[in-house]
Amino acid sequence: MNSLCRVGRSYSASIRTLPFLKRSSRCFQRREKTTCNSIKILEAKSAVLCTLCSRTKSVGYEWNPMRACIRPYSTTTAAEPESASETSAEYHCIIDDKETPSGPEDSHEFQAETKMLLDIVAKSLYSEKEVFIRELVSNANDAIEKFRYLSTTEASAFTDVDRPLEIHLAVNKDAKTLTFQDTGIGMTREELVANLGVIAHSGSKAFLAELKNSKGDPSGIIGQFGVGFYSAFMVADKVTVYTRSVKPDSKGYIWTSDGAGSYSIQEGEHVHSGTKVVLHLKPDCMEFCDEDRVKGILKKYSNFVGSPIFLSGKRVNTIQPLWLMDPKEVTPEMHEEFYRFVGYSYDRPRFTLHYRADAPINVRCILYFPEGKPGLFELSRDADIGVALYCRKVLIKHRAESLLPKWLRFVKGVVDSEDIPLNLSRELLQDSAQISKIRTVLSNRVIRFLQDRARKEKESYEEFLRNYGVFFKEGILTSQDQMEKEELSRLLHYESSQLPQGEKVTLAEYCSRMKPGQRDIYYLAAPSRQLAESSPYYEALKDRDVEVLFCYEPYDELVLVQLREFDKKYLTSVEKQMRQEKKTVDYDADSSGLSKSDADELVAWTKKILSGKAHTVQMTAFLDAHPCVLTVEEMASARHFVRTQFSQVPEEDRYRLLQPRFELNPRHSIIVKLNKLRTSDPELAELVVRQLFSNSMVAAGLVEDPRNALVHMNDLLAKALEKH
Ligand SMILES: Nc1ncnc2c1ncn2[C@@H]1O[C@H](COP(=O)(O)OP(=O)(O)OP(=O)(O)O)[C@@H](O)[C@H]1O
Repeated sequence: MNSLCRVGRSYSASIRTLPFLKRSSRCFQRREKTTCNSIKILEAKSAVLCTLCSRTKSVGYEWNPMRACIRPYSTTTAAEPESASETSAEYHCIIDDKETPSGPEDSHEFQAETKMLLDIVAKSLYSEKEVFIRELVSNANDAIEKFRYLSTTEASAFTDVDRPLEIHLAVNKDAKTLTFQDTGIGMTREELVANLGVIAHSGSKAFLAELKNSKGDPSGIIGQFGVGFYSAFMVADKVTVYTRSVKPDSKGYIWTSDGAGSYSIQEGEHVHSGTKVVLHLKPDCMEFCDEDRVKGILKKYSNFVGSPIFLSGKRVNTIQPLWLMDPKEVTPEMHEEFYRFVGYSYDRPRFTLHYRADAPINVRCILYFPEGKPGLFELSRDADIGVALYCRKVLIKHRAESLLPKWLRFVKGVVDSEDIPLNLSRELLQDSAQISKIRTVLSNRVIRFLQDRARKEKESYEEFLRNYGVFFKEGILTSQDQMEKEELSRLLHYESSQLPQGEKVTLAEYCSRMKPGQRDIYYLAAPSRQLAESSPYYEALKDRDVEVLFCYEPYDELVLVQLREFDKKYLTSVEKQMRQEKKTVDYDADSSGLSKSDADELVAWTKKILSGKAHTVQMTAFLDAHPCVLTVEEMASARHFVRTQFSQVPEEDRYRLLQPRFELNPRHSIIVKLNKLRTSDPELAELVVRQLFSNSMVAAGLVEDPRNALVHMNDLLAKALEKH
């Protein structure tokens, strides 16, 4: 039943009886009279079902309020795609060439601004000439929508109300023409003069304004604007418009212009109500009388236009604008097909966000989160956003870069907003307040949606995160807004020292089990779980039994540094904690360790040996199994610096920049022996301390190439083995 009851943009599954129809009506399908009792209406607007015919379920019917009758309903039905393809197979064309001029021909001059626009449009090299098809189709669709609206709201009767509401295109290679014909509202003589002779329209005005800014050179900006009807002159050296208004007693008119400065209007016989625009193509624009080329352009820009579009008698726009449908009525199969269509993808959507909002801005959208891995190209920040911007089903921009933040470039889909002007230019797109509202609304919604998926589809989300987590990290690194960063960080998961390997925790979960009084979230960056657990830094905190997050990905720690806080708790690396916390060494506690005076002497000697490398040398009470450890201020940034820029820094400057603090464990056997060696075999002692320092630099992740740490290893071994 649902498939039979959709008209224009109003669609609902609920059907109810129309209470105010107390007249009898005629059913077109069965040619029978039907009464109000047998008519049901959708949303009390214009769509009705004739219960006589609905039994056949073959065609939809809509209520014609002007005539109190039912007519076949021909707009693509939302839940019945097969009916659209059935129609597409049938030949159906309303274009004929029966119009003949009658009466005198009036010549008119275009308004000065229009002349200027026409001149630019006609002479300029326009890289995207094809958009004229989008412009003329959307004019035709607007005319149909106007008619549909007026026929349901205005009491006055119109002519030809029973004809199907359609857009037809026809190519004619012999005549070198491309024709557009619609069954919309049409134009009276006055409207022809006012609408086609004068620029009063947003897109064209914005174009001229931008032209002034670009100091008269249109080449950079033409192509970024839809200049509406006038775009026809990019490809045509003569345009003829046949039009007849649906207002009662309207005459037919023929409007002709070569776009050079004037146009003529003449009355015409056999002009159908609605508008027909015939483009006499320029010699270098013959591609636009090639049916396949025109079909390709229609598919690209106008596939979702609400009115049926026919090209040379065959239906073209059979894909439905799913984003305007009720989410409950879109099946996973429909989503899959649509995802492949809009995303140029071969995988399937892992998650689908079908979202509609009216405030703070009108948005209808479907966003798909891919199941497959991101391609190399998508990983690059230069890749475009994968979402297209539509306005009332007409494509405005394929990859609308300002529509979503850059870190969401892997998302595929469609966003439609009635609040966006159809002719918004690319530059204006970036600066537009509406677009930035949409961006804010959508990015907040996406984050909430993914947080939901993390809770409700745990396994699938984990897999998704493995592939796409890098984009969220990029979002945190690039966002200027702490709130947004924190919301985004909720999407990330980390292993934890208190969970078995493989199990993950979120920052929110970590916070929920923090000990009373704990104000920091501790983390440790390491290449693997094993290295994290055996790290000297982790050892320093282990005694305190606090949970530590382990992060293994190269950018994890930078992300956490950039995040700074989460839920009013500081994000602190265990290295930083170790560097900041004070713990006095108790030299008397362990008799096998160094005495205070030995420790002081060893520190002084080590300082001398490592002069120019270690900025500070001291004893530490934090270590147990490790002989020494090295810290620098802001370890994460230092590591990033080493990774990305160290190769350009001369050796002698590196330690000056890092200012390492080298800490020795006075209870460790190597350190105790080193102290003895210092007097018994100073040469070997020097090699040992240098190696310990190199090892600590590697363990701290501060050596760009660990092979550098092996340089003196063989000297050390040779010296150590001398006596054996
Ligand atoms: N097929 C048509 N049927 C009826 N009226 C039309 C048709 N095409 C154009 N018009 C009239 O001509 C006017 C000018 O069209 P044009 O495409 O230049 O601008 P627009 O569509 O109004 O505005 P925009 O700048 O947003 O494109 C339209 O507003 C409409 O009134």
